[in-house]
Parts: sequence; C-alpha cells; structure tokens
Amino acid sequence: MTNFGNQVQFEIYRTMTNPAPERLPVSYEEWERRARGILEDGPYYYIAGGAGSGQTMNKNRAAFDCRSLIPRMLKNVEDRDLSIELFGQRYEFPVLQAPVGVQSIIHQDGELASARACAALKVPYITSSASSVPMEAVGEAMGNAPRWFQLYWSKDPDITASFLQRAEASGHSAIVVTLDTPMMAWREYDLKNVYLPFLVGEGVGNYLTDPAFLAKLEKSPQEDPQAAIMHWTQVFGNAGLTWEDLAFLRKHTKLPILLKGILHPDDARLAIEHGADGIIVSNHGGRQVDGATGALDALPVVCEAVKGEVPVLMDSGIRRGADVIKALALGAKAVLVGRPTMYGLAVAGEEGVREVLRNLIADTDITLALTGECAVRQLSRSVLSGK
Ligand SMILES: Cc1cc2nc3c(=O)[nH]c(=O)nc-3n(C[C@H](O)[C@H](O)[C@H](O)COP(=O)(O)O)c2cc1C
Ligand SMILES: CCCCCCC(=O)C(=O)O
Repeated sequence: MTNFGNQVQFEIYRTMTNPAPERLPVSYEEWERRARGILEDGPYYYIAGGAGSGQTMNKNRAAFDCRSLIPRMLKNVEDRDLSIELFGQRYEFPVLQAPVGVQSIIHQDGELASARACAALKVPYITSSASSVPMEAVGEAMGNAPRWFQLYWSKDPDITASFLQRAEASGHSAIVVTLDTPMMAWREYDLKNVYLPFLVGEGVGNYLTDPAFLAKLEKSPQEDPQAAIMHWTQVFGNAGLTWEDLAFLRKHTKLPILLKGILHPDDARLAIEHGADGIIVSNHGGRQVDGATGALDALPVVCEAVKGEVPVLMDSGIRRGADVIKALALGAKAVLVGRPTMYGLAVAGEEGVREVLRNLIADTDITLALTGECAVRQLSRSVLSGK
C-alpha cells in the first residue's frame, strides 16, 4: 500500500469545495461536536460518557499524550505497508471496528451501516452480542468482508453455545470474549438521564432470534415483549465465571478466541494458560472501572508477560494516527476503535463511519512515513522517547 494517506488528503481537499453543510468533519473533536448536535442527551451521554467520574476515560487519553514519537529522517519511506497478519489471515490495516452494541440508538441504519462501511474498507467489523440486529444480518450486509463476533457470555450456557455456533455459521472468523462487563458499571450520566431502562430492548437483536433464548420463554416476544426483555435482563451477564469456564467456550468453537478487557499481566498469563488465542488490552473505553489504569499504560506490561506467545491488540482512547503508531510501537498488533466511528455513524450513517475509518488509516499512514518507518509490523519502542 503506497501513499494511501496522500490520496485521502487530496480527496478531502476536493470535497472541501462542497457547500459547508455538506462537508464532513475531519477532526475527532468536530465529529463529536456534530454528533452532539444531532443526538438527544440520553444516547449522546451513553456513548460519550464513562464510568463514574470519567477518570479512566481521561487516563486513556493522558497515556497517549504523555508519550512522544521521535521522528527519524532520510529513511526512504516512499513505499509503505500497513498490513498485518492475525490467525493466518492478512488484513490490510492494523485497525478494527470495536464491538459496539445498541447502534440503533445512534442511527436508524445502526450496525448494518457500520458493517457496510467496514466492508468497503476491508476493516474487520466486530459484531456485538448486544447488536440491534441479528449477527446473520450483519453477515449478509458484509458479503465476504472480514468480521469477528464479540461474545457477552450469558448466564445461560445454551445461549452461549448457540451464539458461538451462529457466529461461525454467519461467517465470523474469530470470537472476542468481553470479560470486563459481567454487569454494567456505575454510569452517572445514564442514571441522571434515566437512560438505561430505555436502552434495554434496543440491543437484543441476537437474543430475540436465538433458538436457545426463545426456548425458555412461555410466550413469543411478539406475544409478550415485556416478558422477553425481562428474561434477557436475567440471562445477559454472568458474574459467576472463572478461568476454568473458558474450557466451555473452547469446546463449542474452533475459531480463535480473544479475551477483551485484560489489564493485569497475571491475567494475561492466565489467559494463555487457559488456551486464549489472543488478548485485547482494554478498559472498555473507560466505561467500566472508574479509576482503572489507562489502557495504553497497561499495554507494555501485558506484552512483556505475553512474551509474543499470542497476539495482543488494544483499544480505549485511539483517536488519531499517532495513537495507532504509539500503540503498535508498544507491542499491539492492531487497535480497535469505538467512539470515533460511532460519532461518524450519528453524523452521516454509513458514509460517516467510512470517512472516520479512512481518515484514521490515512493519518496512520502519513504519521508512519513522517516518523521514518515503512511497515507497521516493524514498529518498535525505538520510535518513542523514554519508556
Ligand atoms: C456506545 C458503546 C457501546 C459499546 N458496546 C460494547 C459491546 O457491546 N461489547 C463490547 O465488548 N464493548 C463495547 N463497547 C466498548 C468498545 O468495544 C471499546 O472497548 C471502547 O469503545 C474503546 O474505547 P474508545 O471508545 O475510546 O475507542 C462499547 C463502547 C461504546 C462507546
Ligand atoms: C442494554 C444493552 C447493553 C449493552 C452493553 C454495551 C456496552 O458494552 C457498553 O459499554 O455500553
């Protein structure tokens, strides 16, 4: 891939001649501002907010800001390669769409718009268990484009087994198991806006179409929607899980299993000992444990513990190309993006998601070149100052 970044710059200059209301934002801050003007308080703060005081959300950004790139000169950076390899598969860019549930609260086309945008750029889309639409619909919208499935590990093992089977059948090629959300955190904005009760019922596309879920209902969701949603609240999370339970997932899928939400080096070792194929360093975008470490701060420590035995990915706070370069330099194979594309979705649906991802990748390409590097796979701590 040569000059992706410069081609995108040219395209943006061209579209800047559009009348102002038709121009799309460029910076993360402007996407967020525009989304704020479109979304009501409930959905906006649900997306933008973090747990508690927002301390960890701030730490996520601070961890990027306190690290500096030291660019090198005269290194011939004309031909560049942004591609990576994961689980025997080549991906063009080191960026994935993080699992985001309930996208129907953001835009009427929700997950289908995001998935199509990812498919257009060949950016892997991670379908959330809490999608507004069933995973099969995401699969259909994406054709052959790469997609993974994120599992919220239900209290009901039949649902978990069924989700794993459906994910594979609908063309998802890896399973991301989110460990940091056995329950929703103390989210003050949502409490203030009395938002969560409205949310319940939005992210149930996978459940209301699941044979194992439906089998436990006395009446169909069409006959008694409230009972179906009540049942969902009882089976959604599972705070009783332990490391030993991972064997259950292994038994029910042949797909690579990545564990999302790892921040402690000992948990990284436990993940490997219990058969995880990959690790995602994440604090859920600061949405779960307020006061938890910034995800980028945890990344080098986790990578040291992992010793290259399995790939380590990261998310929480990625906003610009320099953030991607810093995360890869500290050992991540790839990064996931959450809120930025969701603001793109709010502002301009599928086009907005595509634009945010394309610009992030272009910025990554240009920052790679200007740092004096040609291949994301070869990035190391040598591009960073200090730690
Ligand atoms: C509105 C919203 C919904 C989310 N839903 C899920 C989800 O269903 N499953 C999951 O594993 N993570 C979910 N996340 C967390 C993201 O996958 C990701 O970890 C986080 O957004 C990364 O941080 P960032 O937003 O700073 O990029 C959600 C995040 C947001 C903002
Ligand atoms: C009512 C559905 C809850 C989905 C959870 C989504 C999520 O992970 C988040 O951070 O919010």
